[in-house]
Amino acid sequence: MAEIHLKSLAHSYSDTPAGPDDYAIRHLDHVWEKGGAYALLGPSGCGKSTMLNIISGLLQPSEGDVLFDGKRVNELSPRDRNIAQVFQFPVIYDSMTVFQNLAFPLKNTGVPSSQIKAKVHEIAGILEIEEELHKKAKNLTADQKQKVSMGRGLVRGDVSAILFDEPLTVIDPQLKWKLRRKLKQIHEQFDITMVYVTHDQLEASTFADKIAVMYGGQIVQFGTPTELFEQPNHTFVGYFIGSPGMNLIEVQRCPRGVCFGSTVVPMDARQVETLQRLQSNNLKIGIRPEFIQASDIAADDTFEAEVMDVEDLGTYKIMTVKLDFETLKVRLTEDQHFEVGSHVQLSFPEKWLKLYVDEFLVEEKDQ
Ligand SMILES: Nc1ncnc2c1ncn2[C@@H]1O[C@H](COP(=O)(O)OP(=O)(O)OP(=O)(O)O)[C@@H](O)[C@H]1O
Repeated sequence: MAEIHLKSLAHSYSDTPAGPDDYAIRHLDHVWEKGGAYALLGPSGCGKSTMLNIISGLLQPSEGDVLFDGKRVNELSPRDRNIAQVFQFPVIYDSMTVFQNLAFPLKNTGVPSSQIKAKVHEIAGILEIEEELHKKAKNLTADQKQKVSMGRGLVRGDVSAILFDEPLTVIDPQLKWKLRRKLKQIHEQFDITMVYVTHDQLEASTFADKIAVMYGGQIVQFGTPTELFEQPNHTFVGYFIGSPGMNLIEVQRCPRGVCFGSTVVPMDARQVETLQRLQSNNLKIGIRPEFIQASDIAADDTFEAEVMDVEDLGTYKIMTVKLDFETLKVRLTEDQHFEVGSHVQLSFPEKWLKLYVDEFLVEEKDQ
């Protein structure tokens, strides 16, 4: 198992990149620490597979270094990097039995056959495919084939890391949660560095201790699921994490804070000073639906909005309101009632109202 450091990494599939848009990975510095269970989360096309392939050695980065425990491995072949990679679709030998498939990576590295047998049975037991060990792989269901594919990644205890590239895509939804738990259990048992690529936030947060959110070829935040929820560093994290995502409103500078339409959102003196200092006009405020407070009672710090819709989701409700020309989502408890077409008073607690300049959070330390 190794610490994997991606240093000043960039990758373009074009031989003559003309600008940032030609890069699948844009100047990225990141460390995957030894033994961590990580998720790499992001939308389609943001560069997740490109990054995994650079780590495993299937792809040479256009710029930068890949370091395993401080040692540059750019020139090493995938085999010499000792990385196990599990892909979206099963990679197995159809003509071999399940046992032979699982034993293959161990045989290749000269492990004695008595140890191979024990290890194959251990992994088959965890993945619940012991009954299938004698079967030819071609006779398995799609789920079982992917389990074998994952098993091939998991049998070797000596790997630097295991990279999973959306491994549960072909798995039946009923089995997905079970396999995710199994991977977590395997991680706890064997303490291997694992990077799990997905575009599903639930999958990411059930598997990983820390999640790297990738957007436009960059890691825009690396943190625990709670950090990503409470303190999104980038508007994309706010929008992508949570259901529904963060409310984001384009705003302008105003003497006492920021404004949109005829609504003024006051900010404290330090924030106003920061706004003056940072020259960009790309300003947004963000607040999660969970943190907006709604009531019938107007106060100095409330904003009046019109209720457009209330959706009852069983244990909570999502209310859609119009504030000026902006549409916002507000999460309500089951016992809060607001009629569609009526007016509601909203307040934005200071702690949860975030300011973004050029899509990045203006943090306390910036102020
Ligand atoms: N072999 C290739 N040649 C040229 N462009 C590529 C190649 N592979 C990927 N790209 C481009 O690089 C960017 C990043 O792709 P990548 O597959 O790494 O994203 P991803 O986040 O893994 O997406 P997905 O979730 O859809 O697999 C995309 O714009 C994609 O079109």
